[in-house]
Amino acid sequence: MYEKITPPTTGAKITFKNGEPVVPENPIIPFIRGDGTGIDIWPATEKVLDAAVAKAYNGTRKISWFKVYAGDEACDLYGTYQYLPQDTLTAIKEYGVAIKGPLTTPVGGGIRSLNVALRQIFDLYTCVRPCRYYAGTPSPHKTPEKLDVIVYRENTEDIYLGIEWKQGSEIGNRLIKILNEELIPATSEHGKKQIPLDAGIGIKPISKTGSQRLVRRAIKHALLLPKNKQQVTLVHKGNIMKYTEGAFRDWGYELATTEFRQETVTERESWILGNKEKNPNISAEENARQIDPGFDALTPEKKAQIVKEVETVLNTIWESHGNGKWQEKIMVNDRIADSIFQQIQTRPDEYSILATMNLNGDYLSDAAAAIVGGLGMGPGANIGDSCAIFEATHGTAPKHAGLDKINPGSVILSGVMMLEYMGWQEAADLIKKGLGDAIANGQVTYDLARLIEPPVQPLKCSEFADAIIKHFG
Ligand SMILES: NC(=O)C1=CN([C@@H]2O[C@H](COP(=O)(O)OP(=O)(O)OC[C@H]3O[C@@H](n4cnc5c(N)ncnc54)[C@H](OP(=O)(O)O)[C@@H]3O)[C@@H](O)[C@H]2O)C=CC1
Ligand SMILES: O=C(O)CCC(=O)C(=O)O
Ligand SMILES: [Mg+2]
Repeated sequence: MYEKITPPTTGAKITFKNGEPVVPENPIIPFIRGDGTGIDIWPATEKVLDAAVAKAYNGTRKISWFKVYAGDEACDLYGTYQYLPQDTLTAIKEYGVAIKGPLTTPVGGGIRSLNVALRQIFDLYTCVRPCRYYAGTPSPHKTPEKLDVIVYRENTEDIYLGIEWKQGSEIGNRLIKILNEELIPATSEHGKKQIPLDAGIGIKPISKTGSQRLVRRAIKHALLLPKNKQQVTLVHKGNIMKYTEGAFRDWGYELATTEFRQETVTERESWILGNKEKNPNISAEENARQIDPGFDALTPEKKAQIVKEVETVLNTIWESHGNGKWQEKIMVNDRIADSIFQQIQTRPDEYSILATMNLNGDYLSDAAAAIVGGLGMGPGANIGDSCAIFEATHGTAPKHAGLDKINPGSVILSGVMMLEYMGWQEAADLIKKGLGDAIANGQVTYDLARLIEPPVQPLKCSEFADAIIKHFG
């Protein structure tokens, strides 16, 4: 079955039932060490995960690690350009849950991202990136503890499905000609727009199916959160790109108000219901005026549309959501992408789950990680319906590779997410405690040490792992 790797002789497979993992006491879990700083981070991570599982379950549970190869290590073993060998894909498919270090992607030419390839091959359509603060972590932000968000990033479409044609290429030129001469003038909505003849061309597809399955997972996650965090914010740039970014928002609302009608309320619905609660005799038109500040300047058609929206909300959900019942529901709202970047800094405590398309979520997850201490503290998970691969938000940080210096926190916390996904909460909690206490005691790697006042002596990557284990208690 495998060309160059051998699965552990002990252990059993994780299987999936209705999209959820069924985990034996001794699961076999494939891991990819990763390029660059993966060489430092992975041993530290494995040590912490093993120690936590051993302590939490007194030896009754144990992970059997299965080393599989990708990136530079794979080329060393399998030959030139064998960045993602079939063995690795077979193992991940077979065992269902895997964890990985970062893998290099060259900019410009060369291979396309192995990280993205893995997400697409296994249809890991949800990228979950929680950003929460651990007490004592130095941060460039004044109140980092107020940020506790989970970026739910669509993981297979948008720029990950992006198809590009190089500037000056034959097909690129043909495409520009067809667009300029046929497709753009075919309707009035694009006006006199013309694509410059020396442009590269990229297409970013956003589908209804892809958007809704992501938002579905985000809402299901919100249902599990404490009441005050039951909120899903749809992040988009729909003011500019109506049929991709704007459609993501619309499909998100559509899903929330159909599949999860009893569990959700949209922000606009909450305003309409709230206005009626404050003033039971309010007319539909006055209600519309209050939810839309520019109402009086709108065209009659647009005004009628908003009045209709008010009437529909009151006719359909007053019974189930009115008289304050909406306050018990998951709030679904939306924010324009540039605005959410300032909102998570100025009003971080007003947000919980941020559901995004691919590119917006890429930026947002790095930015949110920076607020709570940097990329060394940014874990993540790529989740599909029959497979999950856990990995940090950051990349290979090549300048720090092999120095036993980098912060392994993000991959360790990705391991925590994996344990939680497996239902091994006790082991996950031990690591969170150990990591939190190590940081609170100023036992940190260089990235956090340089932000602490007065400065502390940084720990090595491996020493930080040991400190976490010591603080299990
Ligand atoms: N999922 C994946 O495998 C990903 C892979 N990549 C790939 O990684 C490569 C390098 O990308 P690059 O743009 O340099 O981004 P990186 O995320 O690798 O690193 C950028 C900077 O972030 C900080 N950083 C990253 N990881 C850590 C950590 N564990 N602890 C502390 N600080 C950290 C370092 O800052 P400082 O030096 O200031 O301390 C580092 O120089 C590229 O090939 C890229 O494509 C990128 C993202 C994700
Ligand atoms: O695969 C890559 O090189 C980049 C991926 C990335 O930036 C991410 O997953 O956040
Ligand atoms: Mg990224």
